[in-house]
Amino acid sequence: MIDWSTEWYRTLLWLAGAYLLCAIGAFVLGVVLCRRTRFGRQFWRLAGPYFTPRRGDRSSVRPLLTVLLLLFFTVFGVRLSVLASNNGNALYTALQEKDPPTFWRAIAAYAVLALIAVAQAVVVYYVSYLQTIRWRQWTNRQVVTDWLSGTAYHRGRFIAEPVDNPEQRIQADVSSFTSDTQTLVLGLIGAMLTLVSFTAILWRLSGPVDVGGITVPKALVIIAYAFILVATWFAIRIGRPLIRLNFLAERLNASYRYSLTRVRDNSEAIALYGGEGVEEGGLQTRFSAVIANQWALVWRNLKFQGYNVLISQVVGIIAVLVQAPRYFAGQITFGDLTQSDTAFGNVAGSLSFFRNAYDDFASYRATLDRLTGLLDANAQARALPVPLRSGRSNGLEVEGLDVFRPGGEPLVSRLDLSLVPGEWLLVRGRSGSGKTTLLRGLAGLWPYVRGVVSRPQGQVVFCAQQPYLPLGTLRSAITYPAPEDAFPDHAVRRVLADVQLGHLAEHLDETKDWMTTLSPGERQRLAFGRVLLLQPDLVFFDESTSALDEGMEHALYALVRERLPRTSVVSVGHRSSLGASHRRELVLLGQGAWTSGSLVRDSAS
Ligand SMILES: Nc1ncnc2c1ncn2[C@@H]1O[C@H](COP(=O)(O)OP(=O)(O)OP(=O)(O)O)[C@@H](O)[C@H]1O
Repeated sequence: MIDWSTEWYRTLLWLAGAYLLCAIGAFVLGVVLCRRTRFGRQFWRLAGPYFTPRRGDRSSVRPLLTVLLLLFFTVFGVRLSVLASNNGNALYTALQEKDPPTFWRAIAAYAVLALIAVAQAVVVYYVSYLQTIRWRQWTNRQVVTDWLSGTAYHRGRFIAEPVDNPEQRIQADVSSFTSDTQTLVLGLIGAMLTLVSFTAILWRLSGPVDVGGITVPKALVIIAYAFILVATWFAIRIGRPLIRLNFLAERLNASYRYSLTRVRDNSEAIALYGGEGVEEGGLQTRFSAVIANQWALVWRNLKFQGYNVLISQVVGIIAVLVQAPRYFAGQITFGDLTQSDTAFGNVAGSLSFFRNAYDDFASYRATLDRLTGLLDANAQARALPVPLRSGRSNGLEVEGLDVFRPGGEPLVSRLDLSLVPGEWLLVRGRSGSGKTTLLRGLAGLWPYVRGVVSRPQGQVVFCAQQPYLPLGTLRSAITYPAPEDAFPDHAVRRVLADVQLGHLAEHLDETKDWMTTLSPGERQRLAFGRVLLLQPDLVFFDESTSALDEGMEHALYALVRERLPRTSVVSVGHRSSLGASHRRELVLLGQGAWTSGSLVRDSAS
C-alpha cells in the first residue's frame, strides 16, 4: 500500500530531479544535434530565432517558457502513471487478501489520480496547441515573407533546380514541422522517462525463472527487452517501404490537385476549345497514379498492421505468462502480477515509440528538406542577376543593357536609352523579338541581363496585356497594389468614370472574382484607371490596349498625358495607331539589333 503521507514529498523530489535531468539532457542533446547533424542545423535555421529570447522584448521569452512548461507536464505525466501503477498493485493485492479498508483507500487514491490525470491531459492539450499555433503563425510569416521578398516567388522559376509545389511547402509543411517537432521531442523525452521508470518497476517485480534447465535472473526484464527489440527489428523491416510510399502519396495528390486547379483556372479556354476529353485523360492519368500508390500503401499496411496487432496480442499476455509460476508459488502477490503486466505494457509502449518515431522522423526530415529547400531556392532566386542601378534618376536611364534568352541568344544588345520626365517611348518589333522580355529586364524580373538601369525613386507601374486583379473588392482591384482605402471614394469613382467604367461604380465594394467577371477590355480600362490613381513617375504599358478599339486606345492615352504630364511612359505594341500617342520609338530588329528614332511627325498628324 502506498503511504500517501510521505509519497507526495517523494513525488515532489522525484519531479524536481527528473525535470532537471530531462531539461539539462534535452538542452545538451539539442545543442549537439543542432551543431553536428544536418537535420539539427536545418531545424535551428527554421526555429532558432523563434526560441531565442531577445533583449528588451519580454514576449520573446514566451516560446521557451512554454516548452519548459510542456516538458514539466511530460515528466508529471510519467510520474502519474507510475503512481497509478503502484496504486493498482495495492488495489489488486487488497482484493486477493480480502482487505476492504485497503481496497477502498486504493479506490479513493485511484479516483484522485484519475481526476489529476484528466486535468493534466486537458491542460497539456491546450498548452501544446497554443504553442503549435503560435509557432506556426510565426514560421508561416517568416516563410511567406522570404518567398515574396526580392520577387523570389517569380524568379524562382529561373534557378537551376526550381522547387516543386511551394504552396504545399508553405501551407502543409510549415504546419507539420511545428506539430511534428513537438510530438517527436516531447514523445522522445516521455518515452525515455517511462522506459526508465517502468524498467525499475519490472526489475523490482521480476525474479529468476527456469528456461530449459537454465535459471535466468530478472527474467521478466530480460525477456521484455529481448522480445521487444526483436519485434522492433522486424517491424522496421516490414514498415520501411511505407516511408517512401507516404512521401509519394503526398506528391501525387498535390500533382492531381494542381491539375484540377488548372482546369478551374482555365475553364473558359478549355470549354471554348471543347478540351474536356484531353483534360479528363490527363486527370485520369494523374489520378491513376494516386490510386496505384494507394493500393501499394494498403498492401504494405496490411502486413505492417497485421504484424503490429500480433505483437500487441503477445505483449498483452507475455508478462502474465512469465510471472504466473512465481505467483502460483506464492513468491509474488496478485497485485504484483497485474502490475507486471501494466509495467511490461508501458516498457513495450515506450520502446515501440522509437519504432514509430523512426518512420515519423523520416517524414520529419523530408519536411525539413522541403522547407529549407524552399528557403535555399528563394535565396538563389534573389541572387540571380538584375540590372545594376546607378544613382537617382528622374526619368529612365539605360546604359549598355544586354537582354538574352535563357539559352544565351541575344534579344537586345548594348541598349542605351534616356527618357526625361514626361517623355513617351514606343517599343516595336516583330513577334518574339523580345519586347516583353526587355520590359521584364527593366523591371528586374528577367535574370538573363547585364547593364545599368536607373528608374525614378517614386512609383513605377507595369501594366500587362492581361492585368492582374487580386481577390477582393472591385475597389481593391483598381487601387492595387495600394491598399483599398488609400484613395478617397470620390477620386476612385471619378477615375472609374474617366476610363468609361462608370457603370461599375455601384459594385465598388462587392467581393467577386473580378478577374473572370470583367471582360478583357474592361480589365485593360481598369488598369488605366489604376495608373491615373497611383500617379506613378514611370509606366510600362505592355500591349495594354490590345482588347480595345483604336478610339478608346487614343482616349485613354490622351487621358494619361493630360492628367500625368510628368510621368514617363514606355509602351509595347503592334498597332500603328500607337505611334500617334508617342514621340519616340525603339524598334527591336532581332538577334540583339535595335534602332531608335523620333515619331514627332506621326504625333502631329
Ligand atoms: N520564360 C521563358 N523561357 C524561355 N524563353 C522565353 C521565356 N519568355 C520568353 N522567352 C522567349 O524570348 C523571346 C522573346 O519573347 P517576348 O515575349 O519578349 O517577345 P515579344 O517581342 O514580346 O513577342 P510578342 O510581340 O509576340 O508579344 C521569345 O522567343 C520567347 O520564346
